[in-house]
Amino acid sequence: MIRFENVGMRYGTGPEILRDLTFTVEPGACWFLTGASGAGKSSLLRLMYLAHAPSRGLINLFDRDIATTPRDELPSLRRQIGVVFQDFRLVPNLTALQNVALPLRIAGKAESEVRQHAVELLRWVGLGPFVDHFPPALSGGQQQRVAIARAVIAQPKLLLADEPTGNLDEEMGNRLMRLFMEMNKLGTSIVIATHNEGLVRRHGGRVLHLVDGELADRTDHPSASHPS
Ligand SMILES: Nc1ncnc2c1ncn2[C@@H]1O[C@H](COP(=O)(O)OP(=O)(O)OP(=O)(O)O)[C@@H](O)[C@H]1O
Repeated sequence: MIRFENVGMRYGTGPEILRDLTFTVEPGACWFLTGASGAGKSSLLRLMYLAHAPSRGLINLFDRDIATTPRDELPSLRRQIGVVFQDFRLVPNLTALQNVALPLRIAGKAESEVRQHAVELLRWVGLGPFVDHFPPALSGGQQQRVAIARAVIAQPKLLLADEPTGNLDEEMGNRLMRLFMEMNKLGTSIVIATHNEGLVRRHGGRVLHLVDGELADRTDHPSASHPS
């Protein structure tokens, strides 16, 4: 699914903020990406969703070497990835419903199907009354749920989530983690960046731990005990 070999990354002409990253995320995997603030979690996700090129090393995504893939083929790879951004990145002049519907519209789904599916998903994340609200009129936690719904609606092959439960109360956080785990069972590979050690302990799985831009430790936690 994703293979990194000796990958480094820098912003502009600055120093490398990620160094010597070598790992493979297998299809169907569910990984947590942990590390202190500034360790490089968001930057590593940026490499994974092709928003930034590595300064060295090899990145292989969906069996394609990114360095040799023609630029005009990258958007189709990118469309197979759902991303929950730390800062949500909702389109401010589209309603919650229109934001969530975007990936299905881009995929060319029929309009009736798009609307029904988007409304169902927004209801499921507790935003039924807010479908026609614009993001600036939503709370941080509500915006985060819209962002999650948008990332999952097209059932991507790979879901990358940056602190996806950071603005949610525990009950809603658990509900959305259950959604991720259900998607994972249906075949979506997932990488979740988080500071939340409790979340990692509760859900188990593989941990990729970054310290100052380097891979420090990878642990297999005991099998998941999902919250009820
Ligand atoms: N756009 C940027 N330009 C220059 N340096 C950046 C940029 N974004 C991040 N950095 C630097 O890269 C390093 C890693 O940052 P990153 O945001 O990836 O860490 P993080 O682990 O996600 O942190 P947090 O948990 O606080 O979100 C930091 O030293 C940060 O200052």
